[in-house]
Parts: sequence; C-alpha cells; structure tokens
Amino acid sequence: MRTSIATVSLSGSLTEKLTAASRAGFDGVEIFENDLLASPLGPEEVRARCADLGLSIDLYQPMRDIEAVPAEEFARNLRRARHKFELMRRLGAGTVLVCSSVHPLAVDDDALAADHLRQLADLAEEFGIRVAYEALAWGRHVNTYGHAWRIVEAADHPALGACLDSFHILSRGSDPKGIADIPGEKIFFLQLADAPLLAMDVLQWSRHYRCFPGQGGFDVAGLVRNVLDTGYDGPLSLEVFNDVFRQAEAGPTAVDAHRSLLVLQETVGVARPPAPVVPTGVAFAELVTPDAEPVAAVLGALGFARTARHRTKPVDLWQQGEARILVNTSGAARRTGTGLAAIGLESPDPAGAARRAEALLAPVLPRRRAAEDAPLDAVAAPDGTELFFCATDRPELPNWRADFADEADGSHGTDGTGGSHGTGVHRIDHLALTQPWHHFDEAALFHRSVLGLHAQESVDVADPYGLMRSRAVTNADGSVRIALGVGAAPTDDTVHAQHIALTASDVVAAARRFREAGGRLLPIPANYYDDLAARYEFADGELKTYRELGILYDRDAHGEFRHCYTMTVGRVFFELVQRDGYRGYGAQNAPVRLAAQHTARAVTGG
Ligand SMILES: O=C(O)c1ccc(O)c(O)c1
Ligand SMILES: [Mg+2]
Repeated sequence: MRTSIATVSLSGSLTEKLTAASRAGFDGVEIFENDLLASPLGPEEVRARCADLGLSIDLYQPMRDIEAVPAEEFARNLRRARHKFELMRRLGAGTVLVCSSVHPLAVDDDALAADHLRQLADLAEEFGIRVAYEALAWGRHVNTYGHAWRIVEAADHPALGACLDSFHILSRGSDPKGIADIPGEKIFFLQLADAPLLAMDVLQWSRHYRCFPGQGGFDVAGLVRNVLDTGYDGPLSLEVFNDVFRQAEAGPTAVDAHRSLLVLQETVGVARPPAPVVPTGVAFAELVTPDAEPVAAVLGALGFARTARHRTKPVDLWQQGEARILVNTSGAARRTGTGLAAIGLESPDPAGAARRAEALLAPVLPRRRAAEDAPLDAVAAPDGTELFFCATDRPELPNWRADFADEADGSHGTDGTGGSHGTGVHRIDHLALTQPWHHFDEAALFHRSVLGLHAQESVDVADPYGLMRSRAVTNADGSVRIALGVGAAPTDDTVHAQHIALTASDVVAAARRFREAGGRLLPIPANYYDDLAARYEFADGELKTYRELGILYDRDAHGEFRHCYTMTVGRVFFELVQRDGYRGYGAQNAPVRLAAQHTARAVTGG
C-alpha cells in the first residue's frame, strides 16, 4: 500500500521534512498548513519540490471550524475556504481535511452541519478538490467517527467523504467494527497513530503523546483491518503529534515512522518482508577503548582470561564460560572513551537476518575487513550499537571465531574456564544500553521488528537527577536480553552508561573473588540493608555479607535475584547477577544503584 506522513510528525523546516520523508521511502505527504505558512517556498515551489522528491501531496490540512454555525459565520467560512482551495490548486493538493468543529458558535444540529458540508463540497468541486471530514475526539458536538459519517452520509455529496484517524477512534474506545458501515470509496483518507494508554485529557494526549504504530498500546492493526475490509485503497498515513519527535532529527524519525508502517502492513497481511530471524543467544559483547589496561584489569578480576587475539585487528577475546567479551583498541574509541560498541547475536540464519533488516530499513553496514576475515553482516541499532549476526563455531556459516588466533599458552590473566581463579561467571545475562533520549520508542520498535525480539512493558526508575525509563527486549527463552534505557534528558552518559550483566552461579563467591583479585565493587548505602531487613527475612549473616559486598536483593513471583555492580570504566560497568527463578532486572533496586553511582563518581571522579 502507499504510505504517507503528515509533515507535522517531523521536526525542521518544510524542506527538511520533505527530504526526510522522501529518503525514508514514503510515497507521499500530508502538508500541514502551519508548515507551509512558515516556509519561504511558495505553493508552486513546494509542489515542484515534492515532485522532485517523488512525493505525492495526499492531503492539505487542517481546515477547522466550518460547519453548523450561524449563517453570517458560515459565509465567512466559505470565503476562507475559497482562499484555501485556490492555494491547494497552486499546491496540487486534491484533498482537504476538515476537522469537526470546536467553535463556541457551533450548534448541535446534524442537518445544518450536513447542509454546510454539502455547500463546502460544492465549492471544493469547482476546484477539483475533495473534502474529508474528521471527527476530533474533542469535537464540540461531533466527536465520534460514526457521528461524522452520519453527517457525511446525510450531505450525500460526491466530493465529501470521511477521514478516519485511529487516535480519535481508539482514544475514545470507539469500536472500529462500525467502520464496516462506511463504503470504502467514501473513506477519503486514513490517518494512523498509536499512543501509550494514558488517563488524561484527550486533546493533550493527542497533541503530545501520539507515537508510531506498534510503539503504544492501541490495536492499530485491528482498526486497519476493518478499514481495508471496506475496500479502502488510499494511503496509510501517519499523523503523529509527539514532543520528542518534534525535537529529534527528522531523518531517523522518518525512518522509524516508515518502519512502523512496513511492520503494520506485515501484521495486517498486505506486505510480506523476509521473516524475522530471532537471535538464539549472545555470541559476544564488544567494548572499544583507547586503553586496554583498565578494562583488562576489571575483566581479569571478574575471572575472564584473554584467550585469543584477532588475526588482523587490535581486538582481544576475553572469555569465561560462554561469556565472551571483545576488547577493541582501534582508534574509534579515542573520541568516545570506553564504551560498548557492538553485540554479536547468535543467529540460526545470519543471511536471512540481514535480509530482514534491509527490508525494514536497517541497512547492512559497510565493513572494512581483511580478505581472510569472516564475511559477517552487521546493522546499526538506533543508538549506533552495531549488531552482528553470528554463527559461532558453525563451520558451514561465516564463523567470526575463526578470525581469532588462540593464545599459545592457553590464556592470559586468570583461568578463563571459571576454574580456580574464575568467578563462576558462565554467560552474559543481559546488556543494558542507554539510548539517546529521543530514540526510546524507536529502539523498542527496531529491536522488536528487525530482530523479532519481544518488547516488555517499560518501567520508570528514579535517578537522583531525573527519571530513567527502561524497557527490555528479549527472545522467548531469555538467552537474549537487552535492556533499553533512556535518561531524563540529555545528561552525562557516564552514569547512564552501558553495562554488561554476567550470570554467576553464586554471586557472593563471585563478588568475593572479584574483590580479592583487586576489583572494586560499587558501595551500597547501609540504609538500603536496613530496609531489606525490614522487608525480608534472611539466614544468619546473609544480610551482613550482602552489605559487605554491595550485593542487592529482590524477589518476584518466580523467585529471587541477587546482584552487584563494578565501578564504571569510561562509560561501561559490569553487573554480577544470580537468578533463582527471578525474571526481572532488579528495577526495584535501580534508584539505589543509580544514586550510589552518582556518589561514587563524586568521590572518585571516575
Ligand atoms: O489536534 C488537532 O488540531 C488536529 C488537527 C488535525 C488532525 O487530523 C487531527 O487529528 C488533530
Ligand atoms: Mg487526524
């Protein structure tokens, strides 16, 4: 199906919006009147620009407060409309959206409304223009799509039809099944938006919290199925008023938007991109750092050993059990400091995973590699993290592990097998990636749609300097868990850093060995343990041990969770976790951990 986006959904000048929409692959746009009024380009120039960019102008909007008003007011409205239709003729826009009136003079009189819209359609027809009437959820008298349709039906004019907007319909809890009563050819336009389920004034909800389909709580797909069943053959158009998208760079937002429509079309069965290839595990986490020593010291204390070196690049493989961490000292990190730059995902079909990514607007990254290096595909997540599709030790597929030469003496640092010096770490439990503040919704949609991961509910945790939002994306058996976090505002990432959580069979023993090997654990305030003592009963000495090692504790319906943190190196820290049935991420303890990290930074400056 054709896709379109309202220019109000994107940031920037009208020119920037049009360029972003075109580059993201949209077929057309809705020109939002304020964007045109603010543009130095005249209507004819906008028309030419859209033609150059391959964009149809599918709608001009909004035209407000037209119908069901006293005669002299309506006369003024027709005069206004004539001006707008003249403008639309210059612009080459064939359909105008008329919102149901919120005007104080509007009366609750369907016959009068129908008569006014009929007169408006007569005038529009002179310009070759169609009128799409939309029920605003907060319309003064007309605020449901069923009511708007009854008026359109009563007006009975070929140039008058309905505009359906998923937000106005679903926010009011209207049943989309009633759409079946509208002939497809009388649905002149379909606007789509999702939104988080909020209990608030519907106008504010609409103007600030709309998001792209799949990022909120509405059943947009269900509504679209009802519309398509009528035979509607117009575009799927996104109309999203969202405070974050208004500020974020238009390009990535437009890609996120178009991706949401590609996934929506797949969901309703009108598009069949390559099937998702769900990752089956974490092959490695890759850190970039300008100086390997501080990272090597922490990894060594955590019980990892440097077991191999890349044959052609300055990359070391550190391993313990099935947990693998690459340490890359190439130049990239000189600017950014130590950070988590890439994740290797075990894939049953790396090539198929890359095809899915490409189809959903996540192109395979160009990669500099030596001729003998395995031809690995990687795509960039919205936060820039490179995601590699791996087939570790599966010789029939490109095997990244073959690019590394095992260390001659078996290992450097401590025993890499978790033996006498290992800390009993055996796998990567999860990775926590801090998203740029404006990529939170985009990141969840990306990981869900491109990788086929399941997005869990988001949770808000209190950081001493703002609210952190976090949302986990996981595969079915939990062998891939990525916690996507976003800070309150563009704050110093050092605290809202990336972290690698490592599963240990005994977190107390692991923490003790880490500390004995010179590692520094994040100190946790004594008050936290006093609260734990009040909330739970522990074996003798157990709480004392947790206090001594900075171990945090939580329970859910499925079991217990014990975890502790290292100090931060650059923008990365590590977490040791012991899950005994527990399925969460310790969000209950996040405010204490975040505050402790702020304190640690203040004390150590690191
Ligand atoms: O909030 C508004 O004013 C507004 C304008 C045009 C629309 O299509 C809409 O759904 C809302
Ligand atoms: Mg709308």
